[in-house]
Amino acid sequence: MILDLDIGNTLSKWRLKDVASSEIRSRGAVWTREEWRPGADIPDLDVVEAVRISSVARESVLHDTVTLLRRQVGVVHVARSTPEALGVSCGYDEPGRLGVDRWMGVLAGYQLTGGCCSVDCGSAITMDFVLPGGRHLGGYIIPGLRLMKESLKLGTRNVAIDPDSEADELLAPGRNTVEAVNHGIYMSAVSAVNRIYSEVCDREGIALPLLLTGGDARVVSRGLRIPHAVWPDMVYAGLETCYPLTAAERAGRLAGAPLPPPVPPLEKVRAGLAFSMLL
Ligand SMILES: Nc1ncnc2c1ncn2[C@@H]1O[C@H](COP(=O)(O)OP(=O)(O)O)[C@@H](O)[C@H]1O
Ligand SMILES: CC(C)(COP(=O)(O)O)[C@@H](O)C(=O)NCCC(=O)O
Ligand SMILES: [K+]
Repeated sequence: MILDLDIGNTLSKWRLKDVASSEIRSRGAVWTREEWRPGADIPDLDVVEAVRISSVARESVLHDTVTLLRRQVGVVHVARSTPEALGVSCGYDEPGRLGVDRWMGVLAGYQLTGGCCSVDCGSAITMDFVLPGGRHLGGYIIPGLRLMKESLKLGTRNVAIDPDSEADELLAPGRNTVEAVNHGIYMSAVSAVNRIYSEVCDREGIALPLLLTGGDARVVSRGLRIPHAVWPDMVYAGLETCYPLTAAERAGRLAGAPLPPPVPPLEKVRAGLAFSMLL
């Protein structure tokens, strides 16, 4: 089995993948915002022959995790953001400082589409752009839905946005504090994704396929009118492209990859942008 780890600021996600069949056998998540207990709720390491890790936690957390894993598993790959990988050149002045979860998303997205906008709706909402030809432009970081809500300190932090809510309801004016806060931050996240996507496509003169991942991807997806695809395993897919271990991975087949989403005509993106500027 391969153990893939995606250690974020809120949740540490794991999945077990069968080396022979390339199937995902199990998966889970550990709440790691307040503290990280190495090994907590992580599956039996006896069956694991290789580990691949994407981590944006503190370096000491990663160090403890890797030390623990190396005692029991022969192969431990820790992904890093680099100036260049798999035909993509990193847009950051200091590539090592780009969150490695973002870099994994960019590499997976590029592999799938040959140029895209990748959005990760987690603790933060990050947006990254990579053009056909492999130039990563850099990106944007805004607080995620939960963080935005917590920052308001209106006593609404424990009332989560129902991930199954309909976008129409979430976009309507709220009629009490919880609704006003939830609908407000939802609107700001969806508008930001819309606007940033349109601005960058306009600037670069190309409409790009839009890909979403992260804990809030599904609910943000419902509010977006731009065609896009949700890819829950996008960060894991970056690990697969960097460290291919199964036959399917070596052949370039990424687990759970969606069909590349249709791309809107650039003129339509520009018209939407012009319209929002008129208001
Ligand atoms: N069951 C859940 N538990 C915790 N957070 C969830 C859950 N479902 C959706 N979320 C949302 O997903 C976010 C975490 O997404 P995730 O992509 O795992 O973040 P990160 O990579 O930053 O840890 C939370 O901030 C919350 O808004
Ligand atoms: C921006 C992030 C905090 C997002 O993390 P996440 O929401 O996935 O937990 C993470 O990618 C990170 O720590 N990045 C380093 C800073 C940067 O990318 O510029
Ligand atoms: K994120």
